[in-house]
Amino acid sequence: MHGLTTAAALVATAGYVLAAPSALVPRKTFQVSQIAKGKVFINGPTQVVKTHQKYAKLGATVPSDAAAAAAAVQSGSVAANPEQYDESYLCPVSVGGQTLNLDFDTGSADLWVFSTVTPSSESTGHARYNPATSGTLKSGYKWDISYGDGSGASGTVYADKVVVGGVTATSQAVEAATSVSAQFTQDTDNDGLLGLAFSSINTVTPQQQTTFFDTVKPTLAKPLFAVDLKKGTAGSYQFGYIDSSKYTGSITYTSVSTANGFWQFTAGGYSVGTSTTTSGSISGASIADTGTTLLYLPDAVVKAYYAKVSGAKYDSTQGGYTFPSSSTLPNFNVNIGGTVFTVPGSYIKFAPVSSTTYFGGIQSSAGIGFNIFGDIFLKAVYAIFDESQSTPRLGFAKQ
Ligand SMILES: O=C(c1ccc(-c2ccco2)nc1O)N(Cc1ccccn1)C1CC1
Repeated sequence: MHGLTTAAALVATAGYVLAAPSALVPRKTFQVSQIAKGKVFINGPTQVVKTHQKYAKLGATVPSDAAAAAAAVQSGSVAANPEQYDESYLCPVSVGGQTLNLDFDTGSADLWVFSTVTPSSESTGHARYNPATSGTLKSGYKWDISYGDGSGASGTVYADKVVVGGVTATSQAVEAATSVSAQFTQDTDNDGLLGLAFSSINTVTPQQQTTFFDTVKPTLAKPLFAVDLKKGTAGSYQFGYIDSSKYTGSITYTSVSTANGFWQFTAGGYSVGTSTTTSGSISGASIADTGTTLLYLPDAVVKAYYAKVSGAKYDSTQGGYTFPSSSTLPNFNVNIGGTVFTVPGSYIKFAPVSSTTYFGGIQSSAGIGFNIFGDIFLKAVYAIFDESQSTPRLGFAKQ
């Protein structure tokens, strides 16, 4: 974890003593340097390569290990393609050289895929990972996950190469499904999930495995990823860098609790409509979850929102708030970290459930245990999942 608890970080650098203008006597030195808590860490390999390049005129050659290590400083971007109604977003990932479209999920921590070990009755229409090509079985390892919507999957575990937007994990735990629930079988756009929550909730036994992000984090230019989801068109995820062209204004950061394994934060005041002076406040813990479609908020907030939509009602047969197809929905404004972010009403007019009725993008979090800032919110912002500080933090900016 980049959030080292000690202020000191052992920085191993290849020190060079300039014995004579044309000779460099390479020898490894180790130094322990105190880094003030909360400072961003330097990248050793990059410093070494810069030193060599500086002395190149003296005949210095970059030693292969430093060059290799420097080359390991990686970053990249991958498209996030929406399903119909932005139900979820799928990203192309190379798993053992095979391209699968995966649902990147900051609400879970397992990378699992449809595979040749998934019964064909459950995997027809899906791209399937074949571990025989380049996978190494982790003998005796199993996984089993169940999601909040009642879906789930389970299976066995391999180690294989996984590439996301050019960022490479040479040996990533790839969880091959031997069983998947009907919801996954039916969604043939989805070939599996890539979890981006904290590895503390990874379900693999007997040894928990790291997420793709945790696996590549030490090699990333910056230990962070950023999320740019969009309404009705392709967005993207960046690993290792923030793309300043994807947001306007400044990024507002807010602290994260990792206690439950989620990117959990505290939201503040909210308002409905065009007034950005917030009225009530959003009680309880909230999580940023790219794997959840909607925005789940406390009952009181949801009631206050739909009170402004004529004809809106809680429809128990649909399992949530619905309103007439002719409705124009008000904006939803929420204060996070001191900045008010606006979700346009058009984003909350989520999807038709009949010719006359729409299902709302804001629903109640009652019974879940926390509020979920899912895709309805995330497509209104540029979100930074940042582990560059002493503790993880979330950043939000307007897009
Ligand atoms: O679906 C999940 C979810 C993700 C991962 C895990 C899990 C179990 C074991 C490891 O991870 N369990 C979940 O339930 N939602 C969203 C959600 C939606 C509705 C109700 C409850 N939740 C988690 C992120 C909050």
